[in-house]
Amino acid sequence: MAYKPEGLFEHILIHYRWVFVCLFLLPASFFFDIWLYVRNWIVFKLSSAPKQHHSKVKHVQTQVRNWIKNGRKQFMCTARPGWQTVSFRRPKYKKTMYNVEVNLVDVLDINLEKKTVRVEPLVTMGQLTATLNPLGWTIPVVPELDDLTVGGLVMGTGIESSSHKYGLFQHICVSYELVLCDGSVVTCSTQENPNLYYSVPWSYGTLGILTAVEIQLIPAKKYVKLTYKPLKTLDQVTQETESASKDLNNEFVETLVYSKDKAVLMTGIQTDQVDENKVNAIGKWYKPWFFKHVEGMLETNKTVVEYIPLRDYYHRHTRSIFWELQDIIPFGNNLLFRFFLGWIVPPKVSLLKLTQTEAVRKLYENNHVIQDMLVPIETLKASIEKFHEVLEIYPMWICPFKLPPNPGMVHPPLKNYDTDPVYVDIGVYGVPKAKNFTPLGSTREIEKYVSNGNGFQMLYADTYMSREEFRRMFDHRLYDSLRASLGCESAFAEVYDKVSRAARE
Ligand SMILES: Cc1cc2nc3c(=O)[nH]c(=O)nc-3n(C[C@H](O)[C@H](O)[C@H](O)COP(=O)(O)OP(=O)(O)OC[C@H]3O[C@@H](n4cnc5c(N)ncnc54)[C@H](O)[C@@H]3O)c2cc1C
Ligand SMILES: NC(=O)C1=CN([C@@H]2O[C@H](COP(=O)(O)OP(=O)(O)OC[C@H]3O[C@@H](n4cnc5c(N)ncnc54)[C@H](OP(=O)(O)O)[C@@H]3O)[C@@H](O)[C@H]2O)C=CC1
Ligand SMILES: CC(C)=CCC[C@@H](C)[C@H]1CC[C@H]2C3=C(CC[C@]12C)[C@@]1(C)CC[C@H](O)C[C@@H]1CC3
Repeated sequence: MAYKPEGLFEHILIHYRWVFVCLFLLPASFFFDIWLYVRNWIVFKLSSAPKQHHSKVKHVQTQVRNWIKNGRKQFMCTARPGWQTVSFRRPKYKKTMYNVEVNLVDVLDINLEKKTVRVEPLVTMGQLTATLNPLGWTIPVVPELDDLTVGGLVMGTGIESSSHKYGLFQHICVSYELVLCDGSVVTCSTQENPNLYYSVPWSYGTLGILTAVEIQLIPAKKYVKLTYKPLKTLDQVTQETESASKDLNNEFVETLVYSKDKAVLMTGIQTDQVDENKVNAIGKWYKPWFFKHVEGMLETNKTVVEYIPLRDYYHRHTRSIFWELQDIIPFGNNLLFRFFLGWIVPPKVSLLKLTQTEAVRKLYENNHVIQDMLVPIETLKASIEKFHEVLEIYPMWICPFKLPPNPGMVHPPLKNYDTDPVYVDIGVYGVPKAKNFTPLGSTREIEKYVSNGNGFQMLYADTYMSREEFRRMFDHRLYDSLRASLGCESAFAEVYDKVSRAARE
């Protein structure tokens, strides 16, 4: 069901959004990045970040204590404006809740003995890889959009092509520091306050305000040796993806599906030894968008190996915002555009959100799907078929991950397994081609399918589930008891009330 613009102005806003994006948003994004860069450079040069952490946490505590003094009238949330976040919609609750400023943006400490890095919650993935990689270190799971923050990835979730080996973003976090709703500061880990530690992921800021996270470090090499393998049947797609994800010699596994029976499987390892003829710096401004480059592998019909600089690999989907930019700047992958303007791309997701008009919002509401569903890998074939039948959106992002049976909101059905179960994230971002697509009906159908198959929905996107369905999908037992014992019930909304479609503009 195609969305019909109402009148000429709406038509222009939708079909010529690229004019506004190219003339205003791209330069604005560029200057915004420069401002961030200069600010961080100064902070780094003054080495002031670690010293100021304590007083910044005190500021958070003072705000929580003021909220207590004033009679705990509203629920609390962070003061980060909705437009700045990578989550799909803007939250309505920011206008009505008590906003706690969490101005914590710095990398605090790299501990090479413990092999951990301690960071504040607003540190972004781009900032973290820029800090760590030149020092020869990295974190095991680097969700690929530059602007994703550590806080958002901990409180929501994060996934990457290394997740089949290391798990979700929460599984590489060693400890969290939080300000609770009584104004106290606590640290939690598997050893210290374990119930809190296991309940923080997927809690969307409803147990406390996160002020620092300690994350595992692993050595970084300069390149990723990436092997592209074209796959030509659905059976091949599912079998090869499953066996690649169970082979832990692969550090990276990702499949891009281009139609029901055409896909490219990518497996990678980090390396310092390269064949110079096969180096491809895919992050350079004039290079083709990554998903288009990968699609080209289908034509070669043979296995291809490339050496990609590590940061270029990590942020491979940043320049084209996966494949979302093709709907905003249709000629963005054209050679001339890349050559002259590629260096200024992409527009920042936050600025796209800030300047999104009602017409564009409606367009995305009615004729565009952005969803990630996490399902057991054994159901991959049936799931691709279901997604094809109900949505038919390509490319489809397939990213396997291991899901240990830990306590908390998201875990596999049993308590014990010989090896951690493998799940797979199916990401669909784009315009559905399925004949009977309706925004509400089709999303509901997929949600039910995923829930019945012991799967999970990522919550940065729209969820249309009812509260009961939501509670059936996500295990609330530990979360509920912790909220009761910490006094959160009158301090923070429930997760459902922050993520459901009704809570977002
Ligand atoms: C030893 C060391 C300690 C450091 N300590 C701190 C610290 O305490 N606090 C701190 O904030 N930074 C710290 N930094 C990070 C420093 O700010 C970055 O290395 C620098 O800003 C990025 O330069 P680049 O040319 O490598 O990144 P580029 O390659 O130019 O960046 C590529 C992308 O990453 C993103 N990006 C890069 N850097 C940042 C950033 N700083 N903020 C937001 N996005 C970014 C950009 O969006 C850009 O798209 C430290 C770095 C080192 C080496
Ligand atoms: N590859 C991947 O894994 C990708 C993941 N995503 C998703 O994007 C989201 C992250 O986006 P981002 O812009 O970084 O985060 P957001 O600002 O969207 O934050 C997500 C949630 O985390 C809470 N939160 C963030 N910081 C704190 C804090 N310091 N204390 C308490 N609560 C906090 C927010 O609470 P509040 O509402 O109170 O502000 C919000 O509910 C995640 O949901 C993630 O799953 C998106 C794209 C790719
Ligand atoms: C890899 C995983 C797990 C998720 C990737 C999701 C992203 C592709 C989306 C997350 C937020 C989305 C937004 C948009 C595109 C797709 C995402 C980046 C827009 C930029 C699309 C244009 C709209 O006007 C604004 C959207 C903001 C969020």
